Amino acid sequence: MGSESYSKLPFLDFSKPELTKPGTPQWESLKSQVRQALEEYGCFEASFDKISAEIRTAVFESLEELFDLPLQTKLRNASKKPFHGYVGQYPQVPLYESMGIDDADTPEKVENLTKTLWPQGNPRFSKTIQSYSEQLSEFDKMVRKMIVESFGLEKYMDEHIDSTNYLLRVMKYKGPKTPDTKIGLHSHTDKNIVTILYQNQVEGLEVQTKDGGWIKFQPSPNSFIVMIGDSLNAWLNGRLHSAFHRVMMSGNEARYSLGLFSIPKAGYIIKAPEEVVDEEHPLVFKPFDHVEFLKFYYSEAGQRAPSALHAYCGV
Ligand SMILES: O=C(O)CCC(=O)C(=O)O
Ligand SMILES: [Fe+2]
Repeated sequence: MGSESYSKLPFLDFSKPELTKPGTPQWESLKSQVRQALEEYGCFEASFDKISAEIRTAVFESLEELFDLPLQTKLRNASKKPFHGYVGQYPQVPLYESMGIDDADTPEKVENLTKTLWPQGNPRFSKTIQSYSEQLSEFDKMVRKMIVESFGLEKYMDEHIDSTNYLLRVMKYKGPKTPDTKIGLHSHTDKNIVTILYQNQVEGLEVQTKDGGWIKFQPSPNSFIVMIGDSLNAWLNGRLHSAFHRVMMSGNEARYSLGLFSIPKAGYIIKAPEEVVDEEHPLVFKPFDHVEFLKFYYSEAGQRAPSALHAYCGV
């Protein structure tokens, strides 16, 4: 297949007021569109209007302020977990920098990080990041409720939602300032449950289709990308699709993006419920602990494998 495709990702409208009530015809219709999009593309573009324009604008001002801090200050946000602290200055991805904020929906946690970066305080930063994360986590739960319902797994709903934490990772990709396109972030699948991406007006995100083409995402201020990760796909016995995606940069302008990642808690064993395993759908993945899976993913063997998940726990 060619390396480029001009098709678009499925677009789903979550800004209808009826959607606050599960069970309405609108809910049911959107639920089946979510299922279809995730089976075919592993992601979709969503319009979601519960985050005010003020917060959305403030988020990008906060990101600029954060990445403009001296490197020594950014490095103070260290984490033992890969990609949970400050990441940057990697020769393989020289345009890329990111900062992880664990439990970004919890005020005290965000406040702690803020104090690490700005000892004198920065209430606007804390408030913006925490409100954004909390409001978007409601959207994550809504989408996951639809997915769980669509597989008839309602009895696992509370366990499923309670088994995850939220990591907000904020990213900056410098413009390469060259005539040709440069890599921003290498192609990968996400390893978590659900990722919700949001970004400024600078293009760069590309999603691979099942036939190998790349869809270039054209951002708009009201649009979020909802994408599933390998752990959710494993829990659903491989019944959805987790998409490879990458960031390709061109031009002079910096791209700022945010990903809200729902991540399985340490020690929680991801095991496909019996309802999604049958003769037509034999078990694809053995039960696993997400933290152990990540250790494998970041090992040499994990980095080499075309699918780290299959290599780690494929049946
Ligand atoms: O910057 C983006 O839009 C994508 C980031 C991404 O794929 C990731 O952090 O896993
Ligand atoms: Fe990703």
